[in-house]
Amino acid sequence: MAGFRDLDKVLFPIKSINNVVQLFRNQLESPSEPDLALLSIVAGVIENSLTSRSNAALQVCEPVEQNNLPILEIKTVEILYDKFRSIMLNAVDQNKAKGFATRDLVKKVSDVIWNSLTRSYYKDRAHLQSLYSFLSGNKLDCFGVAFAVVAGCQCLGYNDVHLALSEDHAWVIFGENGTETAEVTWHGKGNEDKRGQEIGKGVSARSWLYVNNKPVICTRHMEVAALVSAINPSLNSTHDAYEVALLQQELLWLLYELGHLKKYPMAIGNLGDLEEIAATEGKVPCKDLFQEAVTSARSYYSNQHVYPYTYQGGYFYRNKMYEEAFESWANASDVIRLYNYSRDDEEIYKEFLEIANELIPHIMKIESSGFSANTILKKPKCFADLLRFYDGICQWEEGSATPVLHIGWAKPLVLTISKFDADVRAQVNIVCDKSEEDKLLKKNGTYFNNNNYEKENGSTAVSDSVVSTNVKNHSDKDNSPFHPSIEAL
Ligand SMILES: CC1(C)CN=C(N2CCN(c3ncnc4sc(CC(F)F)cc34)CC2)S1
Repeated sequence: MAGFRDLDKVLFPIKSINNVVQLFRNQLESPSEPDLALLSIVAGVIENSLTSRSNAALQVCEPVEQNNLPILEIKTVEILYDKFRSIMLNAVDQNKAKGFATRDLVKKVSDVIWNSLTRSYYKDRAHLQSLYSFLSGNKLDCFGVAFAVVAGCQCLGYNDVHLALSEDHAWVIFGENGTETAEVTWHGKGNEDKRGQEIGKGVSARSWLYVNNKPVICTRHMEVAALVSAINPSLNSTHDAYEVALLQQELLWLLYELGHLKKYPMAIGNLGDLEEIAATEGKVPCKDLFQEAVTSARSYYSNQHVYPYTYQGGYFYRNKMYEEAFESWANASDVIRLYNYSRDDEEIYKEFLEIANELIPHIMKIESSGFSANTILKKPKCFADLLRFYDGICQWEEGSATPVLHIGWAKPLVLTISKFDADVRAQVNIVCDKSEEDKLLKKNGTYFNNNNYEKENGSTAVSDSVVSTNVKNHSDKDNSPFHPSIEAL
């Protein structure tokens, strides 16, 4: 049974980031599982006290003393914690013998949360992810509702209910073998919620939103990682509250070192982003963290996730490592090519649109300004990776009910391709072998997951890339999971 125990209470009143880290460490290392409600309330109170408009001005101009937080009294936490427990215990009758959760129970808990929410509010606002937001303002975002359902079930003693996470949606798994699934929150704008239903087997299953049935299935400890990942340090559109970002970074390192991020690529990516901004002395460098996220997605999720490659590509782009960025983006495109684009996939559509129509054209502008010594415009591998990137988006569209490309994509594409001279382009061979099979797989709808990555030992995919290069001294450390058949001309 989780809970707010004496060894946690002695840490109060909490005055520093170190106190909060110690509380999370106590909970994560305790013989009983960590208490999601307690930790979400603590993180939420601190985040909101440091990012609310009332002291926003203060946070921006105030010099930061190391580790100082507004004092958090135990009473504040106890009142909120007891309020959450009483909402759950009153709403769900307890006389039933505990056992595994049922669909009715999960739906009931989801209804209790759902029906407590304010009628209408801006759902995409920041700081709506924690139980503090739920208990003090009756507002939650999409993720926050799913998290609150899992925390509520934990409160009621149903330890089989866990959070399932795709790259843009959240739901729950439950039951004796953890094989039951249920929608518990909404997704996107203007879509009817599907709460209570099991996760799509039909056409939605082929959309990126459900990551080809390879979601992150959380343990209790990974649910703590999800609430920490969801901490939002933003004060306004241009500034972050320094202490909130530092707290999130230290908690992610705690979870990383305890091994709870191994199967959670996005959390590793979040830590990489924070480390790129402010590296922590003596820790794994951010470049390696982004690679670890990629390796995790390949090892545990059959390389069906896109974000690890866009985290990595974004890092390379910001650090002017354009050849590497092209490779990461081409790898992202190799993931999306086997999905069908559906109306629920707007978030990843916007990601690819920004890469294709903003980031790549920006790189081409810089590289063709004539001042770059070893310009990518002379590198066949860069041209090959660009073709792989665009080809993946084209294949994503094939067989989808909704079109992806439109005339707005064509101009930047032509501009980009035309920057490579004929002699460079001639060194790239298009080898269409395995990908034909991919296309057939996708066409007749047999469920694709031919990019089988051996677990742990990191052996690579079975399918070859569509585009090969004849780069003579092809380095073995090539990051692409596909070993292009290298053809010397
Ligand atoms: C390369 C990027 C554009 C940078 N940030 C990205 N994020 C992707 C989403 N983020 C996440 N980080 C940790 N866990 C989760 S679970 C989830 C789906 C939601 F509905 F629950 C999203 C998400 C964090 C930020 S992808």
